[in-house]
Amino acid sequence: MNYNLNDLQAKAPKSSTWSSLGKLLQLISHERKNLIMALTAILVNSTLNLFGPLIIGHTIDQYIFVPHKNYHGVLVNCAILLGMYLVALLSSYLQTILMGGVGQRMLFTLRNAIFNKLQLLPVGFFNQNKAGDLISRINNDTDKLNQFFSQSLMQFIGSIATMLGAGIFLLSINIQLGSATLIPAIVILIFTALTSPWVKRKNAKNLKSVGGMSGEIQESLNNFKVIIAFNRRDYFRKRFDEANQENYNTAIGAGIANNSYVPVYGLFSSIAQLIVLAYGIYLISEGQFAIGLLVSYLSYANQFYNPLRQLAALWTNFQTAMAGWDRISHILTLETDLVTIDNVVADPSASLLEFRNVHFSYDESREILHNINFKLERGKTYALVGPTGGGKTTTASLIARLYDATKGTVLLDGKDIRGYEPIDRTKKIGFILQEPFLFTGTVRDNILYGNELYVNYTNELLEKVIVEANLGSLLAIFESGLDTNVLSSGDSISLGQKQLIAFMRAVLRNPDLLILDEATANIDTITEKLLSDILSKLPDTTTRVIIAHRLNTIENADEIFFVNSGEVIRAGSFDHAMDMLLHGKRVS
Ligand SMILES: Nc1ncnc2c1ncn2[C@@H]1O[C@H](COP(=O)(O)OP(=O)(O)OP(=O)(O)O)[C@@H](O)[C@H]1O
Repeated sequence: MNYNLNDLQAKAPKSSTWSSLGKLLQLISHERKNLIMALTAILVNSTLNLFGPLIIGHTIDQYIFVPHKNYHGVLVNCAILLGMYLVALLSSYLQTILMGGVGQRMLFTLRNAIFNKLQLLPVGFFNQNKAGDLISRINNDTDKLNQFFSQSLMQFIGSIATMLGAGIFLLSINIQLGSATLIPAIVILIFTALTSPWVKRKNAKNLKSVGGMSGEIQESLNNFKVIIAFNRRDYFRKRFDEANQENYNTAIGAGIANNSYVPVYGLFSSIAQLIVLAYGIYLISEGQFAIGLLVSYLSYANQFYNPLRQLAALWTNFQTAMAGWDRISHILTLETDLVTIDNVVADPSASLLEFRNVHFSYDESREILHNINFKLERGKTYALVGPTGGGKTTTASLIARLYDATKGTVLLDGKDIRGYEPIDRTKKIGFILQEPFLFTGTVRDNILYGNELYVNYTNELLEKVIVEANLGSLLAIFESGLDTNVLSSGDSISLGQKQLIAFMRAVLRNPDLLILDEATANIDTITEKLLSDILSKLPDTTTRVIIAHRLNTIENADEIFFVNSGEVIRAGSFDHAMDMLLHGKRVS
């Protein structure tokens, strides 16, 4: 299945900005109360600001340009204006606080939602996407949405309300002058509608390049030892330079697109002012307009065009947020193809695990396993041998259902493995990977990962359990026992020690089937002997699948499978397996 986010995004049908916004607003629908309060506050602010020019014009015409000037009236109106501006300020402040909270809560919820979704996605998804790009989506893209909600959304609505109000005042005071003043706004609207898709595209490209750059940084940080050892700093520097250059180019492109609104909006709002002045002065000279009214009129023209200019910046934030939302929603809408299927009947007489006509490919380009059939019985030890790249890890990954067969069926306990809930399946199967995953914490934390049974045990009790499981000799290798510190990078302990922790983690879960993929590759001969003893003391019903290049580790296997060129063949005796390995021969 295609999980490549950049590819999926490129192939997805273009969704309209408004339908994206609708889906986004659903995310904060539970914030209705805060949104209504913030909306009321911003509308109060806009309304109060709208009445200001009317009072000023009225003051000039009624109290100043009259034969008997009324200074008392001027003072009263000034006091009213001051009161109105103070209330407007308070409502604007209230709106900022409310929306700041909404934005932060949305950021929190979205990041949790994306992270939870990532936990549900299959291994294939992580194979196809760079960790750095995913981090950029979780951190950077969500923050673009937060910025839009906390800083822009209400300003956006407030600006539109102010514009509408100012437009109504302009038209109702003088319909001809009003219509002439609003003509430049129509040009601006047409310009915005035509350029919006281009601006959104430029911003999407820029966000993608930020993701690409994060991917490069993550890759070189992960591999810094190899980079230093091979003195390949120039190589990675060049790759980073290219990603950085791409980011620079797209940022410039997005900047040009985003800033294209500001001068256009500025030009047309200045043209509108000129129209008001010229036409207004003409009307005054004709005796059809008063000076105070022209002052109010100019103010309303300002109140109409200033928010429009602000809208240019807000529109840019909106486009960037929508581009970020597109990138985020692609993760949120992804569904794992490893679903649990219902009504699966089990065959009680079946073996512990069976492959029936299994085919598998990671992607459409090449089939890796061809029509595989084998059975694993309870309590037996199996070995998978074969040349590098032959398909051993892939076979083991299908046993553990890290992937689903492209064709055919894998049966666990006689039941299609897809019929098990993940929690039930993982209880039955323990998998020690080639590169064990450890996280920062202690040996105890790492051993108990995914094992609820002993979470509340004290260290003494847990040690007792470990000794009873014959793992005491392994724990003794760690100087501070269960309290030994582990760093996620694994640098505080050796690779072999990492494998021992992974071994204890898997054995302590007491699985029905234990898979060891090159689990002893980095372990000395004495410790390897220890592991072999532990394996032989596992319960009689435990089935073991051992993948190993070192043949001495599989000498005691009950059955050996030779895995090569996408085929899994019963090798018969140990000598036959040796023969096949050395000569690439197959024995039927
Ligand atoms: N994530 C992946 N995406 C695409 N192809 C893959 C992936 N993992 C493995 N392959 C391909 O599948 C084939 C089998 O690989 P696999 O890791 O199963 O071999 P292996 O026998 O375990 O090798 P090794 O002994 O080196 O561990 C190889 O050709 C490999 O290139």
